[in-house]
Amino acid sequence: RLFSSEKLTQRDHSLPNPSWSKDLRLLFDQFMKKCEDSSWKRLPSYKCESSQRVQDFKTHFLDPKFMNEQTVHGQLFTRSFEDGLGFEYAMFCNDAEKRIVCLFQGGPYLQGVPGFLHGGAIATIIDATTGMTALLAGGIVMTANLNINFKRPIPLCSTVVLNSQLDKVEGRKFFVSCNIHSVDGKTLYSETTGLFIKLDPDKRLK
Ligand SMILES: CC/C=C\C/C=C\C/C=C\CCCCCCCC(=O)SCCNC(=O)CCNC(=O)[C@H](O)C(C)(C)COP(=O)(O)OP(=O)(O)OC[C@H]1O[C@@H](n2cnc3c(N)ncnc32)[C@H](O)[C@@H]1OP(=O)(O)O
Repeated sequence: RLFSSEKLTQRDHSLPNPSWSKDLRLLFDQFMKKCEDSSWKRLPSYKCESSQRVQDFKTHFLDPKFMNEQTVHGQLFTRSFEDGLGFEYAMFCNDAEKRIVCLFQGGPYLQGVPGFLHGGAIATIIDATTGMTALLAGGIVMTANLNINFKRPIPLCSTVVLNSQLDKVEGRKFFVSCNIHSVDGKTLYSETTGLFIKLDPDKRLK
C-alpha cells in the first residue's frame, strides 16, 4: 500500500474532501471564482510545511535544543485530525485589502458544550486566521494577545465564515480584527481583536 509519510505531509488540506458540507463546498466554489482575476488567492495548507518562511524561522529563531526526536515529528495542530473530525477549513487572502476569509467547518471532535464547538477550538481557528493575516503582512510573527468576545455558540459541524483584517501596524506590532458569521450572514458568533509581534531577529525564542 502506498502510504509514505512524505505523501501525507505534502497533501494540500485546503481543498474539498468528502467530509465537507454542501455549504462549505458552495462557499469554496464562490471564492475560487473570486480567485480568477487574482484579487483573491487560495492559501494552500499542509500538515508540515517546508516553505522558506519555516526554514527562516528554524534558522533564526529556534534554539537547536528544541529540535529533539519528538519535535521533528511536529505537525500543524489544525491539520492533525482525520478528515472531517476536527478543523476543516480553507483560507483565501486579498493582498490589496489585507484581509483573509476562512471558511470553516468544526467537526465532532471539537465539541465543548454538547452540540456546540469548544471555545478553545474557536480560539484556535481565530488564531490561525488572524495569525496568517499578520504573517502575510509582516513575515514571522507570534500571537501576543487575542481578545475574543463569544456572542453566540457555534453549532458543531456547521459551516461558518471568519473575516480577518489587518487594522494597523506600529513598528513590530500588527493589530488584526476578526469576526465569525453564519453562512447567511445573519448570526454574529464572535468578535476578536489580536496583537501579533514580528519576531526580533536579534532574539532567539527560549
Ligand atoms: C510562528 C510562525 C512561523 C513560521 C510560519 C511559517 C509558516 C506558516 C504555517 C502555519 C501558520 C499557522 C499560523 C498559526 C498562528 C499561530 C500563532 C501562535 O499561536 S503563536 C503561539 C502563541 N504565542 C506565543 O507563544 C508568544 C509568546 N510570547 C513571546 O514569545 C513574546 O512575548 C513575543 C510575542 C515574541 C514578543 O516578545 P519580544 O521580546 O519580541 O517583544 P517585546 O519587546 O516584549 O514587545 C514588543 C512590543 O510589543 C508590545 N507587546 C508585547 N506583548 C504584548 C501584549 N501581550 N500586549 C500588548 N503589547 C505587547 C511591547 O510592549 C512592545 O511594545 P513597544 O514598547 O511599544 O515597542
